[in-house]
Amino acid sequence: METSKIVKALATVQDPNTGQDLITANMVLHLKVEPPNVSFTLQLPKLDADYKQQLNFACQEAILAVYPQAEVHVHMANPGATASAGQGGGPQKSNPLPHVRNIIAVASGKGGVGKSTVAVNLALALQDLGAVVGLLDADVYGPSIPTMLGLQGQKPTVEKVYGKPKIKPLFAYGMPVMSTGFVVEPEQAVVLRGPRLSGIVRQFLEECVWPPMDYLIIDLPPGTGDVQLSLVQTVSVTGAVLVTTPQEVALADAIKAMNMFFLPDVQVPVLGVVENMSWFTPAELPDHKYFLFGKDGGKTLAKKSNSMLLGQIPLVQSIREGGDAGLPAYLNKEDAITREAWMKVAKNVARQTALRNELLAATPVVEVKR
Ligand SMILES: Nc1ncnc2c1ncn2[C@@H]1O[C@H](COP(=O)(O)OP(=O)(O)OP(=O)(O)O)[C@@H](O)[C@H]1O
Repeated sequence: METSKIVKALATVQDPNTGQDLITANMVLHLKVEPPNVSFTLQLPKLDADYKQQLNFACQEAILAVYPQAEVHVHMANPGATASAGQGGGPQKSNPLPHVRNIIAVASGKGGVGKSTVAVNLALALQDLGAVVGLLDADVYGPSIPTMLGLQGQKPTVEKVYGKPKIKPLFAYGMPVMSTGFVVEPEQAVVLRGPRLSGIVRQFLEECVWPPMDYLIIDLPPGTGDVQLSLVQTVSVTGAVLVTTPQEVALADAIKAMNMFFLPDVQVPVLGVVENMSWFTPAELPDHKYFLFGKDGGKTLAKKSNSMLLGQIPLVQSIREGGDAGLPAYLNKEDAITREAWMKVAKNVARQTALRNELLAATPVVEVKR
């Protein structure tokens, strides 16, 4: 029996959670080959009976296909039980994304304030900082992320992993992306009721093959509703980023959205506030600032949420054009001022996330009360 052949066999076994093979994912430890015995430890991010059984069976099958006489002993271990912070925390019974270190919800009080624009550009700037980032567009009523990333009209594929259908995210600019817009037509979203739509978001969290990631950025629908509730009932949300424009009216709605995260049984920490459309800068006068919508909305919201102003994004034509053209503003190398503003937001989000993970335990998943 050759150890290399056994390693090769195990490299054909796919982790149903991440889509990676067990060797690439570094899940096989202490491999011992003493013919006819083959034993090893499988390092698992979760210990659901179903998941353990699937992998055990797949490992046995792969090794027996090469050495039919082998006696295969698989020991299952769960180092995640001692991991700290992020959305990992303690042993969570059924965390569907144990391999995602931080889940960040981008929220706003009302539509049109630029929440999706912030989600997309924040994700790309975090990626530029060296993080592995994914994007989930849960804005069921106005999924704009497919257009912003040039993915409109494309559909994710479904593939069976150990007999169970799994959805494979699409990729844009190196990032895995899922959007309700890939599966629901805008006219359909309006007639489908909230619980149905939040079911789709839950499915995207539980049944997608998300790769291991540092951040999953989730673009929420505006306001408070079923999707927000379903999110905090499905995964441990590391923190929320609030988006507002400087106006009083936007601020009043943003405070309502903020309060939802602070509900006693929700308790998602607010990482900070992005103030969007802070001032207007005409393309031909890049040093000019016209405060069309007033001032200080972001600062006030940061104070009220006991967090920080993560950054201010100007209202510039290139951001809207980039969004419409599928080339997000952060990727526009000619617009240095805007790029810098997005990078500042990303650095602050990374810093606040690290600080939050240092200081607080993982956010508990909200229990579903029946
Ligand atoms: N700073 C900005 N400068 C110029 N245009 C912007 C800016 N931020 C957002 N926009 C544009 O405003 C429109 C609305 O933005 P976006 O879709 O991000 O808002 P939203 O809050 O996610 O809205 P909804 O929840 O309704 O989808 C888009 O056309 C976008 O390109």
